[in-house]
Amino acid sequence: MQAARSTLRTLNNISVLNTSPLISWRSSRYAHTRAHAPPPSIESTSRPAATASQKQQPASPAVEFFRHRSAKFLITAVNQGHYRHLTHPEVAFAGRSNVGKSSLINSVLCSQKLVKTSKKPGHTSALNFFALSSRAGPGEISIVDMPGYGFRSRNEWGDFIVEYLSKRKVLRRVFMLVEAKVGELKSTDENFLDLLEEYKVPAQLVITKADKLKSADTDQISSAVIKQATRIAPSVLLPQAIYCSSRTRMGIDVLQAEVLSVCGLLPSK
Ligand SMILES: Nc1nc2c(ncn2[C@@H]2O[C@H](COP(=O)(O)OP(=O)(O)OP(=O)(O)O)[C@@H](O)[C@H]2O)c(=O)[nH]1
Ligand SMILES: [Mg+2]
Repeated sequence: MQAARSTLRTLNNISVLNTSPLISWRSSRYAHTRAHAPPPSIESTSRPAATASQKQQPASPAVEFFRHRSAKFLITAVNQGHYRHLTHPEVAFAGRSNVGKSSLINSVLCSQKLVKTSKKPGHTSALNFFALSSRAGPGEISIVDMPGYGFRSRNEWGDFIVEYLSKRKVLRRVFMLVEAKVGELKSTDENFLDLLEEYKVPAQLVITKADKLKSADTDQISSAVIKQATRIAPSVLLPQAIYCSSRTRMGIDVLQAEVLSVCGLLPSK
């Protein structure tokens, strides 16, 4: 725990880019992840379908699921006591400040303004919990917007983030966001991956703001980032990244399906 805290405290201070060599994915390592974590879903498509054709196709079961649920803000938390009573399956969104976490959660929840976003990095400063629920029956999940690390992060955030990652039994997966244009992990990302690996928190990379990228570049960036991340968190990281844009909704349906799948709620086709 002490080591993890000091790892987290260094998140702000390192700016060297990583140039890690390729390490291949070994799915068998998932056997060592948290007992509460379900087997990984590795069927998600990392590449989104073309926007025009998406418009013509009927909505997927996951998209329909989110459309017919209501999303609401639950709590802002800075320690376990604040969220201990929330026991539904949970996913969290993490990443550097300004990478687009809050915007992405709005997109997933089909809500324009539920989660506050900002052009200024460091806007989200605590763990914010949101719920997706249905009046018609079961199917509630929690979604957590984590404070960004990197620019303008504060040291004291470390303890409660480590507490959250190390002890949160209902946490099914952390979606770790990396900005498409950046195209590689920063040292702050690597330090965060260290924590995920240390506490065996299942994780998946999400490449955000993909609207800023030429589609020809996406495969290259995805595999480079996955290789880099897998070297650091080989036992917890899924082998596929998801490309998303909150602006165009590219890949949001894929992400919604992943969220439902990992929470055990994917409607049968
Ligand atoms: N082009 C583009 N811009 C985006 C996208 N998603 C978010 N942004 C912009 O990026 C900025 C930061 O978005 P946020 O969602 O607040 O980012 P965050 O990661 O929650 O930031 P912190 O809470 O400060 O850590 C805002 O100006 C958004 O409008 C996207 O998909 N495409
Ligand atoms: Mg935010």
